[in-house]
Amino acid sequence: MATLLRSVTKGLRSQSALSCLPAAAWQIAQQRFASGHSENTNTFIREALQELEYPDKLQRLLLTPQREVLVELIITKDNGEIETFNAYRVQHDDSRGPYKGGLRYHPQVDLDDVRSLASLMTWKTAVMDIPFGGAKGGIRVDPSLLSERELEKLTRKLVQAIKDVIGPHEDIPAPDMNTDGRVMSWFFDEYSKFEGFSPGVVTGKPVHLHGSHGREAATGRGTVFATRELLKHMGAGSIAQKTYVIQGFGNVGAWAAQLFHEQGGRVIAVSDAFGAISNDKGLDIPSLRKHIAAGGQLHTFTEGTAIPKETILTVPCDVLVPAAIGGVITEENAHQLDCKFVVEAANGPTTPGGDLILRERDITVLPDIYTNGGGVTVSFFEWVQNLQNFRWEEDEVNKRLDRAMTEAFASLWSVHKDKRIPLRTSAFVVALQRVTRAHIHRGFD
Ligand SMILES: NC(=O)C1=CN([C@@H]2O[C@H](COP(=O)(O)OP(=O)(O)OC[C@H]3O[C@@H](n4cnc5c(N)ncnc54)[C@H](OP(=O)(O)O)[C@@H]3O)[C@@H](O)[C@H]2O)C=CC1
Ligand SMILES: O=C(O)CCC(=O)C(=O)O
Repeated sequence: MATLLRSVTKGLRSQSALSCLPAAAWQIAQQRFASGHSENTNTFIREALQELEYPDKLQRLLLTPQREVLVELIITKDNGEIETFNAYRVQHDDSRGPYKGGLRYHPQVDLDDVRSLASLMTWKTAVMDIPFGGAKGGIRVDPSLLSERELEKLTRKLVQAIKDVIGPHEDIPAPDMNTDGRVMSWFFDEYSKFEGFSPGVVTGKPVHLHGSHGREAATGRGTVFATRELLKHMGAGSIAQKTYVIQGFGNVGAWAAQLFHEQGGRVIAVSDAFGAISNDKGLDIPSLRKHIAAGGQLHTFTEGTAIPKETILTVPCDVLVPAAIGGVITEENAHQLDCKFVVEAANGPTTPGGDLILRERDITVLPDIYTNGGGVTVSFFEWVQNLQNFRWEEDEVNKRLDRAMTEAFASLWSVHKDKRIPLRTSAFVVALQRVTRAHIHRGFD
């Protein structure tokens, strides 16, 4: 262990300005045909590990999840039939604090997907410097095929199945795709039946039920703060001077669109799972949100032109914001992107092959583990408020979020400048150093 420690410490101190791009590019090229989300995530991590020169045993420790839970959930549907669903909770690393990460309800959820997302959470909480580790959970289900009552039953069954490995000081879930404050309320209620009143077991709850002001908008708001910092540091102007294209118009995409719009940015195209809409003059985002809230479909909004949803990533713009599913920017389509910046509000939207092409094309990518870190940051604020039984004003939450996004950007920008490596690798370097330091200081025995 002494040898391991010595070489790790050496790696931590190593600040040489390595111009590793050719080697890194080669390694990524080697991985081009790697399949699976977790292998994609690990490819990015390995590139940063190469910078840090960590020994193999430590690399394995950092890459491997600490616990993977697979459960089968059985519910009786409204029609009396029984149906089973696979659910997962992967706890990747808790060296810096309790495991933390969202719950996704989606038909494509599988163990490998959740494993990848759990790992991203470890690096995200470290980049944001909040005292949590990383986890993720999900149920393989198309929630649009279930009634509200069935969804509630499914959520309660999930809590019953995983209650022994979660808790306010163990593992704290939160919303992700197709889960929201309503799902978090059921989760909190079911857990409290077993363990007593426990609002801190889950974040992203409604404000009236121990949630935090600002959490619902936090990931989108954080994305806008992140974009502001990127543009400022690149000497590329302000939010107001730019055009935006956003894939995904759910919690994250719609809030990001709203806030870009409020700050004078021109959101010229958006999409969801069913369609896309564009308007070169800029979409009226508040009207679009009203149209959807009233039951309208995104692509039937009359103040824009419906376009094929497959074309959303190639619409010419300054800033492209993927805010939906993972693995959408690939080596097949990265050549066709027509933007200057990709701001990754979604988790894992770019594959290593796609990323390499964007680098070659000089398109700057602001990585997911920083860009969408506003959500978990305000989840941390919610958890703190729950532990203190206290409520902060929204203004205070937003100011603290702004500070967290600004400080996190500064830390990854400084590594980017020192080492002359891409922002994604810089973010992983910052995160790996913080997680490794925690492991070393806690000890391995
Ligand atoms: N919620 C949060 O706080 C955080 C979320 N994220 C990440 O942000 C991303 C979006 O999450 P969130 O907004 O919460 O999820 P939501 O479920 O609220 O919204 C997802 C959006 O993506 C759209 N979508 C789904 N599939 C596709 C597709 N194949 N092509 C285009 N659009 C599609 C959905 O369309 P439709 O409505 O038609 O189904 C919806 O508009 C995810 O990657 C998530 O992991 C990251 C950090 C925190
Ligand atoms: O708010 C949280 O705890 C986690 C949100 C999440 O799942 C994510 O950041 O990907």
